Amino acid sequence: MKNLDDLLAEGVAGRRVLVRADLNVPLDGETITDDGRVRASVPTLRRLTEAGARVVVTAHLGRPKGEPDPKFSLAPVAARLGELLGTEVALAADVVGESAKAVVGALTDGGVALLENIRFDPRETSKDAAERESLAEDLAALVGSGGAFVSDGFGVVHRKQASVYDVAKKLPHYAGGLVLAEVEVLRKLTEDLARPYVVVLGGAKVSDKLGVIANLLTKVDRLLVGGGMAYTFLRAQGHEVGQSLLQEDQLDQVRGFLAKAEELGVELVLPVDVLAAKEFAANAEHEVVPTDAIPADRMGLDIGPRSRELFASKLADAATVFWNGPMGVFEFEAFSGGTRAVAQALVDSNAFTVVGGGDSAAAVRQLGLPEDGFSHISTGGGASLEYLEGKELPGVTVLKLDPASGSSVLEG
Ligand SMILES: Nc1ncnc2c1ncn2[C@@H]1O[C@H](COP(=O)(O)OP(=O)(O)O)[C@@H](O)[C@H]1O
Ligand SMILES: O=C(OP(=O)(O)O)[C@H](O)COP(=O)(O)O
Repeated sequence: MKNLDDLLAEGVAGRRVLVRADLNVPLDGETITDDGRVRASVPTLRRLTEAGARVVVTAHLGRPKGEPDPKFSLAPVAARLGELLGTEVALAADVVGESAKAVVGALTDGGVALLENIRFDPRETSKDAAERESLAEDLAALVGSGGAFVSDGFGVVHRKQASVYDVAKKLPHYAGGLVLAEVEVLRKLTEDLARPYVVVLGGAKVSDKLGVIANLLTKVDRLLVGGGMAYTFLRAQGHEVGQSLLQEDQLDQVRGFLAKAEELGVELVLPVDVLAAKEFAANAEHEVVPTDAIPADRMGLDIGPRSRELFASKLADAATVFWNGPMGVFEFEAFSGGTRAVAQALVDSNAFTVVGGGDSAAAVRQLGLPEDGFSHISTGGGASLEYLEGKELPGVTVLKLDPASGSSVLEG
């Protein structure tokens, strides 16, 4: 697999280089509330611009429905990226259309352009390989002959999407510095692992991330489940969860996890109390209730005080910890205590600690915890989890393909 150093050694001055970055940052309106992913993308971009490349960045923001939607515009990101790079970043008004062609055509050596949210094009996330490939071809055409592709969006390498996976088959491809660095740290969690190994899961991408648990159970000593993820487990145990986040169609799967954990001797720890709120709002009226008494008209928006103590005690003797997903709706001060407690427990522990995920990393910073209190803060949540469960990451695997050998090796 070739990397950024190889590309720089070949020489990039005057060449157009397409970079897939993960710039999926949390926004409050048009204000970026945590720019961690933008900052993480800067070193690779700066190395390319300093070497005289004409850099075309492609990225997604949120999950728009395959059509332009101003709510998901990358405009705030273009502005922030420009500030960090100290140069103007021109934002194309479309993905691969006339505006993109014009903006890319106007690039001079060392310049940077950002294409509008790649998920505005329905081909990006299509299940149909031919559709994805047609977008990949359009992306490749933007950089033209002599162009190259640098994969640096670690947070999205678990997605088999056009700008992550298919485009690598259309251009000479290289792993960026961020992808390499992230994989290197996570490799430590799969080799030479110090035990007890504790994984903490939370967050809101429940259906996505439930899938990783079956494999994780064979690797961990203890699994702590909080956040929006917990309610499907609590329901599977027979508790009522009111209006809380619930993945009804995955209850059977979760019952299977409960049984498998017991069979494997993995300690599965769930919240024993939650903050039950009347509505999803910063100032929502709420109370602490045990998890076997969540009122029908309430939703659990954070783990409760007894759960915080329980989780902290289950982290205290860990030698290795991986944490993805906030324990509650930390964006609302009233529901940030559970996330703060888990983050603090990691800071206090002597374990090798890795936090992964856009929102989890943002939470650590927003709640004022010291970044150097963790061994590593990863830009990828789902990507890290899939790597840790032993799955291949399509956006990394495809980089191992020699462009000259054709695409058939990786079909399917
Ligand atoms: N109990 C809950 N109900 C609803 N949303 C929740 C709950 N707990 C956490 N969340 C939300 O989960 C989101 C983060 O989830 P996710 O994207 O899976 O994490 P990450 O980005 O770290 O991988 C946050 O915006 C947070 O508000
Ligand atoms: O935020 C992301 O993942 P994460 O929340 O698992 O860290 C990535 O940008 C991937 O986004 P996606 O889960 O909408 O494909």
